[in-house]
Amino acid sequence: MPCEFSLAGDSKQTQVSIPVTTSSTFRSLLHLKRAVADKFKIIDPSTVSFSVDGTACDNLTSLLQFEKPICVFVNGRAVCDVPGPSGLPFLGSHTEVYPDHLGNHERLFQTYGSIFKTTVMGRTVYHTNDPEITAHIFKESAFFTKDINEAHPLYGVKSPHAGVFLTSTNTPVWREAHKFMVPSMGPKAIDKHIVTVLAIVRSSFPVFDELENSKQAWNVYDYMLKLSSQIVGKLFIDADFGHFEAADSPVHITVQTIFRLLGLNKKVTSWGDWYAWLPFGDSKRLRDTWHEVGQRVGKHISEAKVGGEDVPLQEAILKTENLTDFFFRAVDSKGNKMPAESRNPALIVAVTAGFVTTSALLSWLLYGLVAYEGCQDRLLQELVDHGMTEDTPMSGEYVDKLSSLDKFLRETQRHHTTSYQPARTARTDLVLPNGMRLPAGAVVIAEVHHLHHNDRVWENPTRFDPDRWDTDRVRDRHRGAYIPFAMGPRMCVAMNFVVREVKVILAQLVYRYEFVRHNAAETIEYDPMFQTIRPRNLYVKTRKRTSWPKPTADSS
Ligand code: HEM
Repeated sequence: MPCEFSLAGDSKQTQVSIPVTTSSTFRSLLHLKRAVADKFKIIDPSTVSFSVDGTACDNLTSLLQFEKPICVFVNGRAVCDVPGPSGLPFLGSHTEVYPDHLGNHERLFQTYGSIFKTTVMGRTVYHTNDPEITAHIFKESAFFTKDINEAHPLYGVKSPHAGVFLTSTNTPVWREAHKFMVPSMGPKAIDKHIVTVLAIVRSSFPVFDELENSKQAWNVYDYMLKLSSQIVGKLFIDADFGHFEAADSPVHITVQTIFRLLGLNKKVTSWGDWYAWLPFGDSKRLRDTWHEVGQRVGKHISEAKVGGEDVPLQEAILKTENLTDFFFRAVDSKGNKMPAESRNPALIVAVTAGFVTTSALLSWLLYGLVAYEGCQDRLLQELVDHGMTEDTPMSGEYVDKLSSLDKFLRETQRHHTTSYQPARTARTDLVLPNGMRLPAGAVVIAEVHHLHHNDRVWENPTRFDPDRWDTDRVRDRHRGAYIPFAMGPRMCVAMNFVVREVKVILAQLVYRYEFVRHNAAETIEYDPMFQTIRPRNLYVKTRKRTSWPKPTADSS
Protein backbone atom coordinates (compact mmCIF):
# COMPACT_ATOMS: atom_id res chain seq x y z
CA MET A 1 0.00 0.00 0.00
CA PRO A 2 1.44 3.45 -0.85
CA CYS A 3 1.76 6.25 1.71
CA GLU A 4 0.83 9.73 0.50
CA PHE A 5 2.89 12.77 1.49
CA SER A 6 2.40 16.47 0.88
CA LEU A 7 4.96 19.20 1.52
CA ALA A 8 3.68 21.90 3.90
CA GLY A 9 3.90 25.30 2.24
CA ASP A 10 4.00 23.91 -1.28
CA SER A 11 1.63 26.15 -3.23
CA LYS A 12 1.19 23.48 -5.91
CA GLN A 13 -0.12 21.12 -3.21
CA THR A 14 1.96 18.33 -4.81
CA GLN A 15 1.36 14.92 -3.31
CA VAL A 16 3.83 12.12 -3.68
CA SER A 17 3.23 8.43 -3.06
CA ILE A 18 5.82 6.15 -1.62
CA PRO A 19 5.07 2.45 -1.96
CA VAL A 20 5.26 0.44 1.24
CA THR A 21 5.41 -3.15 0.04
CA THR A 22 6.24 -4.94 3.28
CA SER A 23 6.34 -3.92 6.90
CA SER A 24 10.14 -3.82 6.61
CA THR A 25 10.28 -1.45 3.60
CA PHE A 26 11.55 1.20 6.01
CA ARG A 27 13.76 -0.10 8.77
CA SER A 28 13.74 3.19 10.66
CA LEU A 29 12.22 6.63 10.67
CA LEU A 30 15.41 7.95 9.03
CA HIS A 31 14.90 5.58 6.09
CA LEU A 32 11.42 6.98 5.58
CA LYS A 33 12.78 10.52 5.88
CA ARG A 34 15.37 9.74 3.22
CA ALA A 35 12.73 8.42 0.82
CA VAL A 36 10.56 11.50 1.38
CA ALA A 37 13.54 13.88 1.07
CA ASP A 38 14.45 12.22 -2.20
CA LYS A 39 10.97 12.78 -3.63
CA PHE A 40 10.74 16.44 -2.57
CA LYS A 41 14.44 17.24 -3.23
CA ILE A 42 15.05 18.15 0.39
CA ILE A 43 18.83 18.37 0.76
CA ASP A 44 19.14 17.10 4.30
CA PRO A 45 16.79 14.18 5.22
CA SER A 46 17.43 14.71 8.94
CA THR A 47 15.54 18.03 8.73
CA VAL A 48 12.31 16.27 7.68
CA SER A 49 9.47 15.86 10.19
CA PHE A 50 5.90 14.63 9.81
CA SER A 51 2.47 15.67 10.98
CA VAL A 52 -0.75 13.68 10.86
CA ASP A 53 -4.11 15.35 11.41
CA GLY A 54 -2.27 18.46 12.64
CA THR A 55 -0.16 16.61 15.22
CA ALA A 56 3.57 15.93 14.99
CA CYS A 57 4.31 12.22 14.61
CA ASP A 58 7.62 10.39 14.69
CA ASN A 59 6.30 6.89 15.16
CA LEU A 60 7.18 4.89 12.06
CA THR A 61 4.42 2.29 12.44
CA SER A 62 1.72 4.92 12.92
CA LEU A 63 2.97 6.88 9.93
CA LEU A 64 3.00 3.87 7.63
CA GLN A 65 -0.55 2.92 8.65
CA PHE A 66 -1.97 6.41 8.22
CA GLU A 67 -4.48 6.46 5.40
CA LYS A 68 -4.60 10.18 4.58
CA PRO A 69 -1.76 12.36 3.18
CA ILE A 70 0.99 12.94 5.72
CA CYS A 71 2.16 16.51 5.98
CA VAL A 72 5.93 17.02 5.60
CA PHE A 73 7.78 19.83 7.36
CA VAL A 74 11.41 20.87 6.89
CA ASN A 75 13.27 22.25 9.86
CA GLY A 76 9.98 22.11 11.75
CA ARG A 77 8.13 24.48 9.42
CA ALA A 78 6.31 24.81 6.12
CA VAL A 79 8.67 25.46 3.20
CA CYS A 80 8.86 29.05 2.00
CA ASP A 81 10.73 31.24 -0.45
CA VAL A 82 13.99 33.00 0.36
CA PRO A 83 13.27 36.61 1.41
CA GLY A 84 15.00 39.73 0.17
CA PRO A 85 14.51 43.42 -0.54
CA SER A 86 11.99 44.17 -3.29
CA GLY A 87 14.17 46.99 -4.62
CA LEU A 88 13.41 49.75 -7.12
CA PRO A 89 11.60 49.19 -10.40
CA PHE A 90 14.06 48.17 -13.13
CA LEU A 91 17.21 48.81 -11.02
CA GLY A 92 16.13 46.22 -8.46
CA SER A 93 18.38 45.85 -5.43
CA HIS A 94 21.49 47.45 -6.91
CA THR A 95 21.28 50.53 -4.70
CA GLU A 96 20.56 48.32 -1.66
CA VAL A 97 23.97 46.72 -2.13
CA TYR A 98 26.44 49.07 -3.84
CA PRO A 99 28.78 50.78 -3.38
CA ASP A 100 29.42 49.44 0.17
CA HIS A 101 28.58 45.81 -0.51
CA LEU A 102 30.21 44.56 2.72
CA GLY A 103 28.25 46.94 4.94
CA ASN A 104 25.01 46.50 3.02
CA HIS A 105 25.18 42.73 2.87
CA GLU A 106 25.69 42.71 6.65
CA ARG A 107 22.59 44.92 7.03
CA LEU A 108 20.59 42.57 4.78
CA PHE A 109 21.71 39.51 6.79
CA GLN A 110 20.56 41.30 9.96
CA THR A 111 17.21 42.07 8.32
CA TYR A 112 16.44 38.83 6.49
CA GLY A 113 18.49 36.13 8.25
CA SER A 114 21.08 33.70 7.01
CA ILE A 115 20.03 33.61 3.36
CA PHE A 116 18.49 36.40 1.29
CA LYS A 117 18.12 37.19 -2.37
CA THR A 118 18.83 40.30 -4.38
CA THR A 119 17.56 40.99 -7.88
CA VAL A 120 19.26 43.38 -10.24
CA MET A 121 17.79 43.99 -13.69
CA GLY A 122 15.76 40.80 -13.47
CA ARG A 123 18.67 38.57 -12.44
CA THR A 124 18.38 37.04 -8.97
CA VAL A 125 21.30 35.96 -6.78
CA TYR A 126 21.13 34.35 -3.33
CA HIS A 127 23.58 35.22 -0.54
CA THR A 128 24.31 33.16 2.54
CA ASN A 129 26.36 33.46 5.72
CA ASP A 130 25.22 30.09 7.01
CA PRO A 131 27.96 27.44 7.44
CA GLU A 132 25.58 24.54 6.85
CA ILE A 133 24.16 25.89 3.59
CA THR A 134 27.71 26.78 2.57
CA ALA A 135 28.93 23.21 3.11
CA HIS A 136 26.05 21.92 0.97
CA ILE A 137 26.57 24.28 -1.94
CA PHE A 138 30.27 23.45 -2.28
CA LYS A 139 29.77 19.69 -2.35
CA GLU A 140 29.36 19.22 -6.16
CA SER A 141 26.37 16.94 -5.69
CA ALA A 142 23.02 16.18 -7.29
CA PHE A 143 21.90 19.50 -5.79
CA PHE A 144 24.71 21.97 -6.51
CA THR A 145 27.56 22.46 -8.94
CA LYS A 146 29.77 25.26 -10.20
CA ASP A 147 27.76 26.22 -13.27
CA ILE A 148 28.63 29.70 -14.47
CA ASN A 149 25.23 30.77 -15.76
CA GLU A 150 24.03 34.34 -16.47
CA ALA A 151 23.54 35.17 -12.78
CA HIS A 152 26.95 33.89 -11.66
CA PRO A 153 29.51 36.53 -10.52
CA LEU A 154 32.11 35.09 -12.93
CA TYR A 155 29.80 35.25 -15.95
CA GLY A 156 31.56 38.28 -17.44
CA VAL A 157 34.89 36.43 -17.60
CA LYS A 158 33.59 32.88 -18.13
CA SER A 159 35.91 30.85 -20.35
CA PRO A 160 35.05 27.56 -22.05
CA HIS A 161 38.72 26.58 -22.33
CA ALA A 162 40.39 27.66 -19.06
CA GLY A 163 39.18 24.52 -17.35
CA VAL A 164 39.95 25.86 -13.91
CA PHE A 165 38.17 28.72 -12.18
CA LEU A 166 36.24 30.15 -15.13
CA THR A 167 34.73 26.94 -16.48
CA SER A 168 31.71 25.02 -15.20
CA THR A 169 32.37 21.70 -13.45
CA ASN A 170 30.24 19.57 -15.70
CA THR A 171 32.69 19.84 -18.61
CA PRO A 172 35.49 17.53 -19.75
CA VAL A 173 37.69 20.63 -19.93
CA TRP A 174 37.54 21.19 -16.15
CA ARG A 175 38.43 17.57 -15.38
CA GLU A 176 41.40 17.61 -17.76
CA ALA A 177 42.79 21.00 -16.73
CA HIS A 178 42.27 20.31 -13.02
CA LYS A 179 44.16 17.03 -13.30
CA PHE A 180 47.26 18.94 -14.42
CA MET A 181 46.76 21.98 -12.20
CA VAL A 182 46.66 20.04 -8.91
CA PRO A 183 50.19 18.53 -9.05
CA SER A 184 51.55 21.90 -10.19
CA MET A 185 50.68 23.06 -6.66
CA GLY A 186 51.24 19.76 -4.80
CA PRO A 187 53.74 19.15 -1.96
CA LYS A 188 56.79 18.57 -4.20
CA ALA A 189 55.90 21.64 -6.24
CA ILE A 190 55.53 23.80 -3.14
CA ASP A 191 59.03 22.99 -1.92
CA LYS A 192 60.36 23.94 -5.34
CA HIS A 193 58.27 27.13 -5.67
CA ILE A 194 59.27 28.37 -2.21
CA VAL A 195 62.90 28.66 -3.31
CA THR A 196 61.72 31.14 -5.98
CA VAL A 197 59.48 32.96 -3.48
CA LEU A 198 62.38 33.41 -1.08
CA ALA A 199 64.70 34.70 -3.79
CA ILE A 200 62.10 37.21 -5.00
CA VAL A 201 61.20 38.55 -1.57
CA ARG A 202 64.90 39.00 -0.82
CA SER A 203 65.31 40.80 -4.17
CA SER A 204 62.70 43.31 -3.00
CA PHE A 205 64.75 44.41 0.04
CA PRO A 206 66.84 47.06 -1.78
CA VAL A 207 63.58 48.72 -2.85
CA PHE A 208 62.17 48.84 0.68
CA ASP A 209 65.57 50.06 1.92
CA GLU A 210 65.53 52.78 -0.71
CA LEU A 211 62.00 53.85 0.29
CA GLU A 212 63.14 54.07 3.90
CA ASN A 213 66.30 56.00 3.07
CA SER A 214 64.29 58.55 1.15
CA LYS A 215 61.79 58.69 4.10
CA GLN A 216 58.90 57.72 1.87
CA ALA A 217 55.67 56.17 3.01
CA TRP A 218 54.40 53.63 0.50
CA ASN A 219 51.04 52.33 -0.52
CA VAL A 220 50.95 48.79 0.80
CA TYR A 221 48.66 47.35 -1.87
CA ASP A 222 50.77 48.74 -4.72
CA TYR A 223 53.93 47.09 -3.43
CA MET A 224 52.23 43.83 -2.47
CA LEU A 225 50.78 43.75 -5.99
CA LYS A 226 54.30 44.13 -7.35
CA LEU A 227 55.64 41.42 -5.06
CA SER A 228 52.93 38.80 -5.59
CA SER A 229 52.80 39.29 -9.37
CA GLN A 230 56.60 39.14 -9.59
CA ILE A 231 56.32 35.70 -7.91
CA VAL A 232 53.50 34.17 -9.97
CA GLY A 233 54.90 35.73 -13.15
CA LYS A 234 58.17 33.89 -12.58
CA LEU A 235 56.58 30.63 -11.44
CA PHE A 236 53.90 30.26 -14.08
CA ILE A 237 55.01 32.06 -17.23
CA ASP A 238 58.72 32.55 -16.64
CA ALA A 239 58.25 36.33 -16.81
CA ASP A 240 60.37 38.90 -15.01
CA PHE A 241 58.12 41.93 -14.55
CA GLY A 242 61.07 43.98 -13.27
CA HIS A 243 59.10 45.24 -10.28
CA PHE A 244 62.11 45.51 -7.97
CA GLU A 245 64.66 47.11 -10.23
CA ALA A 246 64.04 50.41 -8.44
CA ALA A 247 61.61 51.83 -5.88
CA ASP A 248 59.64 53.55 -8.61
CA SER A 249 59.68 50.72 -11.17
CA PRO A 250 56.23 50.74 -12.76
CA VAL A 251 53.77 47.90 -12.43
CA HIS A 252 54.24 45.83 -15.60
CA ILE A 253 51.64 46.46 -18.31
CA THR A 254 50.51 42.79 -18.19
CA VAL A 255 49.80 43.11 -14.47
CA GLN A 256 48.09 46.47 -14.99
CA THR A 257 45.85 44.95 -17.66
CA ILE A 258 44.83 42.01 -15.45
CA PHE A 259 44.19 44.42 -12.58
CA ARG A 260 41.92 46.50 -14.84
CA LEU A 261 40.08 43.36 -15.94
CA LEU A 262 39.18 42.41 -12.37
CA GLY A 263 37.83 45.87 -11.60
CA LEU A 264 35.77 45.93 -14.79
CA ASN A 265 34.33 42.46 -14.16
CA LYS A 266 33.16 43.41 -10.68
CA LYS A 267 31.59 46.59 -12.02
CA VAL A 268 29.87 44.97 -14.96
CA THR A 269 28.56 41.87 -13.18
CA SER A 270 27.17 44.03 -10.36
CA TRP A 271 24.61 45.19 -12.95
CA GLY A 272 23.57 41.76 -14.23
CA ASP A 273 24.41 39.76 -17.33
CA TRP A 274 22.52 41.85 -19.90
CA TYR A 275 24.86 44.71 -19.09
CA ALA A 276 27.87 42.55 -19.93
CA TRP A 277 26.76 42.38 -23.56
CA LEU A 278 26.30 46.12 -24.19
CA PRO A 279 28.36 47.13 -27.21
CA PHE A 280 29.85 50.20 -25.47
CA GLY A 281 31.15 51.53 -22.13
CA ASP A 282 32.54 49.30 -19.37
CA SER A 283 31.04 46.16 -20.93
CA LYS A 284 32.95 46.68 -24.16
CA ARG A 285 36.04 47.63 -22.16
CA LEU A 286 35.71 44.36 -20.21
CA ARG A 287 35.65 42.28 -23.42
CA ASP A 288 38.51 44.26 -24.96
CA THR A 289 40.57 43.96 -21.78
CA TRP A 290 39.99 40.21 -21.61
CA HIS A 291 41.30 39.97 -25.16
CA GLU A 292 44.29 42.13 -24.29
CA VAL A 293 45.10 39.99 -21.23
CA GLY A 294 45.06 36.91 -23.51
CA GLN A 295 47.47 38.54 -25.92
CA ARG A 296 49.84 39.87 -23.29
CA VAL A 297 50.06 36.69 -21.22
CA GLY A 298 50.21 34.70 -24.48
CA LYS A 299 53.33 36.63 -25.44
CA HIS A 300 55.03 35.78 -22.11
CA ILE A 301 54.07 32.12 -22.60
CA SER A 302 55.57 32.08 -26.08
CA GLU A 303 58.82 33.50 -24.64
CA ALA A 304 58.98 31.15 -21.61
CA LYS A 305 61.75 28.60 -21.40
CA VAL A 306 60.12 25.38 -22.65
CA GLY A 307 61.72 22.33 -24.12
CA GLY A 308 62.85 18.76 -23.92
CA GLU A 309 60.98 15.50 -23.83
CA ASP A 310 57.58 14.72 -22.37
CA VAL A 311 57.70 13.82 -18.67
CA PRO A 312 55.31 11.74 -16.54
CA LEU A 313 52.87 14.00 -14.71
CA GLN A 314 53.81 12.79 -11.23
CA GLU A 315 57.47 13.75 -11.59
CA ALA A 316 57.04 16.60 -14.06
CA ILE A 317 57.30 19.32 -11.45
CA LEU A 318 60.89 18.37 -10.65
CA LYS A 319 61.89 17.99 -14.28
CA THR A 320 60.49 21.17 -15.77
CA GLU A 321 61.80 24.73 -15.72
CA ASN A 322 58.60 26.59 -14.88
CA LEU A 323 54.87 25.92 -14.94
CA THR A 324 54.49 26.79 -18.64
CA ASP A 325 57.09 24.13 -19.33
CA PHE A 326 55.15 21.82 -16.97
CA PHE A 327 51.88 22.33 -18.83
CA PHE A 328 53.58 21.73 -22.17
CA ARG A 329 55.52 18.59 -21.25
CA ALA A 330 53.65 16.72 -18.49
CA VAL A 331 51.90 13.54 -19.66
CA ASP A 332 49.36 11.59 -17.59
CA SER A 333 49.27 7.81 -17.19
CA LYS A 334 47.12 7.46 -20.33
CA GLY A 335 49.61 9.41 -22.42
CA ASN A 336 47.42 12.56 -22.48
CA LYS A 337 48.74 16.10 -22.13
CA MET A 338 47.00 19.26 -21.00
CA PRO A 339 44.71 19.99 -23.99
CA ALA A 340 46.47 22.58 -26.18
CA GLU A 341 43.42 24.88 -26.24
CA SER A 342 43.36 24.96 -22.41
CA ARG A 343 47.04 25.62 -21.84
CA ASN A 344 47.15 29.37 -22.31
CA PRO A 345 43.74 30.08 -20.73
CA ALA A 346 44.66 27.95 -17.67
CA LEU A 347 47.98 29.76 -17.30
CA ILE A 348 46.26 33.14 -17.62
CA VAL A 349 43.80 32.12 -14.92
CA ALA A 350 46.54 30.85 -12.62
CA VAL A 351 48.56 34.06 -12.94
CA THR A 352 45.45 36.17 -12.38
CA ALA A 353 44.05 34.09 -9.50
CA GLY A 354 47.55 33.95 -8.10
CA PHE A 355 48.43 37.60 -7.66
CA VAL A 356 45.07 39.33 -7.36
CA THR A 357 44.28 37.36 -4.23
CA THR A 358 47.75 37.15 -2.71
CA SER A 359 48.39 40.88 -3.06
CA ALA A 360 45.23 41.61 -1.08
CA LEU A 361 46.07 39.03 1.58
CA LEU A 362 49.63 40.33 2.01
CA SER A 363 48.26 43.87 2.32
CA TRP A 364 45.87 42.88 5.08
CA LEU A 365 48.68 41.00 6.83
CA LEU A 366 50.78 44.17 6.84
CA TYR A 367 47.71 46.06 8.04
CA GLY A 368 47.48 43.59 10.93
CA LEU A 369 51.09 44.29 11.86
CA VAL A 370 50.55 48.03 12.14
CA ALA A 371 46.95 48.12 13.37
CA TYR A 372 46.80 45.49 16.12
CA GLU A 373 49.03 46.20 19.03
CA GLY A 374 51.55 43.58 19.99
CA CYS A 375 51.18 41.42 16.86
CA GLN A 376 54.40 42.55 15.22
CA ASP A 377 56.46 42.11 18.39
CA ARG A 378 54.99 38.68 18.98
CA LEU A 379 55.85 37.48 15.47
CA LEU A 380 59.37 38.87 15.74
CA GLN A 381 59.89 37.18 19.10
CA GLU A 382 58.73 33.88 17.64
CA LEU A 383 61.20 34.17 14.77
CA VAL A 384 64.04 34.94 17.17
CA ASP A 385 63.00 32.04 19.40
CA HIS A 386 63.23 29.74 16.38
CA GLY A 387 66.75 30.88 15.67
CA MET A 388 66.00 32.96 12.57
CA THR A 389 68.85 34.87 10.95
CA GLU A 390 69.04 36.82 7.70
CA ASP A 391 70.10 33.66 5.89
CA THR A 392 67.65 31.13 7.33
CA PRO A 393 66.66 28.92 4.37
CA MET A 394 62.92 29.01 5.28
CA SER A 395 61.96 25.42 4.57
CA GLY A 396 58.42 24.22 5.05
CA GLU A 397 59.57 22.48 8.19
CA TYR A 398 60.77 25.83 9.59
CA VAL A 399 57.62 27.87 8.92
CA ASP A 400 55.32 25.07 10.04
CA LYS A 401 56.71 25.43 13.58
CA LEU A 402 55.71 29.10 13.83
CA SER A 403 52.40 28.85 15.66
CA SER A 404 51.91 32.59 16.31
CA LEU A 405 52.44 33.29 12.64
CA ASP A 406 49.94 30.58 11.78
CA LYS A 407 47.27 32.04 14.09
CA PHE A 408 47.97 35.55 12.83
CA LEU A 409 47.45 34.36 9.25
CA ARG A 410 44.26 32.47 10.07
CA GLU A 411 42.80 35.43 11.94
CA THR A 412 43.72 37.82 9.14
CA GLN A 413 42.03 35.54 6.61
CA ARG A 414 38.99 35.48 8.88
CA HIS A 415 38.68 39.13 9.80
CA HIS A 416 40.06 40.63 6.59
CA THR A 417 39.12 37.99 4.10
CA THR A 418 39.96 38.85 0.52
CA SER A 419 36.72 37.07 -0.51
CA TYR A 420 35.95 36.01 -4.03
CA GLN A 421 32.20 35.70 -3.63
CA PRO A 422 32.54 32.03 -4.63
CA ALA A 423 29.21 30.87 -5.98
CA ARG A 424 27.49 27.61 -6.87
CA THR A 425 24.34 26.88 -8.85
CA ALA A 426 21.32 24.75 -7.92
CA ARG A 427 20.95 21.83 -10.36
CA THR A 428 17.28 21.28 -9.51
CA ASP A 429 14.40 22.83 -7.54
CA LEU A 430 15.32 22.00 -3.96
CA VAL A 431 14.64 22.67 -0.30
CA LEU A 432 17.48 23.90 1.91
CA PRO A 433 18.03 22.58 5.45
CA ASN A 434 16.39 25.73 6.85
CA GLY A 435 13.18 24.94 4.94
CA MET A 436 13.60 27.53 2.19
CA ARG A 437 13.09 26.73 -1.47
CA LEU A 438 15.50 27.40 -4.30
CA PRO A 439 14.62 27.07 -7.96
CA ALA A 440 16.83 25.16 -10.42
CA GLY A 441 19.52 27.51 -11.76
CA ALA A 442 19.60 29.62 -8.57
CA VAL A 443 23.09 31.00 -7.93
CA VAL A 444 24.06 30.99 -4.25
CA ILE A 445 27.06 33.05 -3.14
CA ALA A 446 28.82 32.00 0.05
CA GLU A 447 29.55 35.46 1.41
CA VAL A 448 32.93 34.69 2.90
CA HIS A 449 33.33 37.93 4.84
CA HIS A 450 29.92 37.43 6.48
CA LEU A 451 30.48 33.75 7.21
CA HIS A 452 33.67 34.81 8.96
CA HIS A 453 31.75 37.42 10.99
CA ASN A 454 28.68 35.33 11.78
CA ASP A 455 28.12 35.88 15.51
CA ARG A 456 26.41 32.50 15.87
CA VAL A 457 29.80 30.98 15.09
CA TRP A 458 32.44 33.48 16.20
CA GLU A 459 32.61 35.09 19.59
CA ASN A 460 33.00 38.83 19.27
CA PRO A 461 33.60 38.50 15.49
CA THR A 462 34.66 42.10 14.91
CA ARG A 463 37.61 41.74 17.29
CA PHE A 464 40.97 40.75 15.80
CA ASP A 465 42.09 37.98 18.11
CA PRO A 466 44.66 35.44 16.86
CA ASP A 467 44.34 33.51 20.14
CA ARG A 468 40.75 32.53 19.35
CA TRP A 469 42.37 29.80 17.20
CA ASP A 470 43.44 28.05 20.45
CA THR A 471 39.87 27.81 21.74
CA ASP A 472 37.57 24.76 21.55
CA ARG A 473 34.82 26.92 20.09
CA VAL A 474 36.94 27.65 17.04
CA ARG A 475 38.47 24.17 16.82
CA ASP A 476 34.99 22.57 16.91
CA ARG A 477 33.41 25.00 14.44
CA HIS A 478 31.26 23.80 11.54
CA ARG A 479 33.45 22.97 8.56
CA GLY A 480 31.59 25.54 6.43
CA ALA A 481 32.26 28.36 8.90
CA TYR A 482 35.76 29.31 7.74
CA ILE A 483 36.45 29.09 4.02
CA PRO A 484 39.04 31.64 2.82
CA PHE A 485 39.90 29.27 -0.04
CA ALA A 486 36.32 28.00 -0.54
CA MET A 487 35.80 24.24 -0.06
CA GLY A 488 34.96 21.09 -1.98
CA PRO A 489 36.24 19.91 -5.38
CA ARG A 490 36.37 23.44 -6.84
CA MET A 491 38.22 25.04 -3.95
CA CYS A 492 41.55 26.80 -4.44
CA VAL A 493 44.16 24.44 -5.87
CA ALA A 494 46.94 26.60 -4.44
CA MET A 495 45.84 26.80 -0.79
CA ASN A 496 48.84 24.98 0.67
CA PHE A 497 51.24 26.93 -1.51
CA VAL A 498 49.69 30.27 -0.54
CA VAL A 499 49.83 29.51 3.18
CA ARG A 500 53.50 28.63 2.92
CA GLU A 501 54.27 31.52 0.54
CA VAL A 502 52.79 34.28 2.69
CA LYS A 503 54.36 32.88 5.85
CA VAL A 504 57.78 32.97 4.21
CA ILE A 505 57.23 36.52 2.94
CA LEU A 506 55.95 37.79 6.25
CA ALA A 507 58.75 36.16 8.24
CA GLN A 508 61.32 37.76 5.93
CA LEU A 509 59.76 41.20 6.13
CA VAL A 510 59.15 41.20 9.88
CA TYR A 511 62.64 39.96 10.66
CA ARG A 512 64.22 42.73 8.59
CA TYR A 513 61.86 45.68 9.13
CA GLU A 514 59.69 47.28 11.73
CA PHE A 515 56.49 48.46 10.03
CA VAL A 516 54.91 51.72 11.13
CA ARG A 517 51.49 52.98 10.06
CA HIS A 518 51.81 56.26 8.20
CA ASN A 519 48.29 57.64 7.80
CA ALA A 520 47.06 56.39 11.18
CA ALA A 521 44.27 58.95 11.45
CA GLU A 522 42.68 57.87 8.16
CA THR A 523 40.06 55.13 8.03
CA ILE A 524 41.20 52.33 5.80
CA GLU A 525 38.84 51.89 2.88
CA TYR A 526 38.32 48.81 0.79
CA ASP A 527 37.79 49.05 -2.94
CA PRO A 528 34.12 48.08 -3.45
CA MET A 529 34.52 47.76 -7.19
CA PHE A 530 37.25 45.17 -7.28
CA GLN A 531 36.94 41.40 -7.43
CA THR A 532 38.81 40.90 -4.17
CA ILE A 533 38.63 42.96 -0.97
CA ARG A 534 41.77 45.08 -0.98
CA PRO A 535 42.79 48.10 1.13
CA ARG A 536 43.03 51.16 -1.07
CA ASN A 537 44.66 53.72 1.18
CA LEU A 538 47.01 51.95 3.58
CA TYR A 539 50.42 53.64 3.78
CA VAL A 540 53.34 52.47 5.91
CA LYS A 541 56.96 53.30 6.53
CA THR A 542 59.66 50.82 7.44
CA ARG A 543 62.54 51.02 9.90
CA LYS A 544 65.30 48.58 9.13
CA ARG A 545 66.03 46.59 12.26
CA THR A 546 69.47 46.90 13.78
CA SER A 547 68.75 44.93 16.92
CA TRP A 548 66.47 42.03 17.77
CA PRO A 549 64.96 40.88 21.06
CA LYS A 550 66.75 38.18 23.04
CA PRO A 551 65.31 34.66 22.73
CA THR A 552 62.84 33.92 25.52
CA ALA A 553 64.21 31.74 28.29
CA ASP A 554 62.29 28.55 27.38
CA SER A 555 62.81 28.75 23.60
CA SER A 556 66.07 26.87 23.20
C1 HEM B 1 45.40 34.59 -0.93
C2 HEM B 1 45.47 33.78 -1.95
C3 HEM B 1 44.32 33.03 -2.54
C4 HEM B 1 43.01 32.95 -2.14
C5 HEM B 1 42.35 33.62 -0.92
C6 HEM B 1 42.33 32.10 -3.08
C7 HEM B 1 40.98 31.78 -3.00
C8 HEM B 1 40.33 30.98 -3.92
C9 HEM B 1 38.93 30.69 -3.88
C10 HEM B 1 37.94 31.23 -2.85
C11 HEM B 1 38.66 29.86 -4.92
C12 HEM B 1 37.30 29.29 -5.30
C13 HEM B 1 36.71 30.13 -6.42
C14 HEM B 1 35.31 29.71 -6.77
O1 HEM B 1 34.74 28.85 -6.14
O2 HEM B 1 34.75 30.31 -7.70
C15 HEM B 1 39.90 29.63 -5.62
C16 HEM B 1 40.02 28.82 -6.72
C17 HEM B 1 41.19 28.70 -7.42
N1 HEM B 1 42.42 29.23 -7.10
FE1 HEM B 1 42.87 30.35 -5.51
N2 HEM B 1 43.22 31.69 -4.03
C18 HEM B 1 44.45 32.23 -3.74
C19 HEM B 1 45.62 32.08 -4.44
C20 HEM B 1 45.76 31.31 -5.55
C21 HEM B 1 47.00 31.12 -6.26
C22 HEM B 1 48.37 31.68 -5.87
C23 HEM B 1 46.72 30.35 -7.33
C24 HEM B 1 47.73 29.89 -8.33
C25 HEM B 1 47.67 28.77 -8.95
C26 HEM B 1 45.30 30.02 -7.28
C27 HEM B 1 44.63 29.24 -8.18
C28 HEM B 1 43.30 28.90 -8.09
C29 HEM B 1 42.62 28.11 -9.11
C30 HEM B 1 43.24 27.55 -10.38
C31 HEM B 1 41.29 27.97 -8.67
C32 HEM B 1 40.17 27.26 -9.39
C33 HEM B 1 40.09 25.79 -9.06
C34 HEM B 1 39.01 25.12 -9.90
O3 HEM B 1 38.43 25.76 -10.76
O4 HEM B 1 38.73 23.95 -9.68
N3 HEM B 1 44.76 30.63 -6.18
N4 HEM B 1 40.91 30.33 -4.98
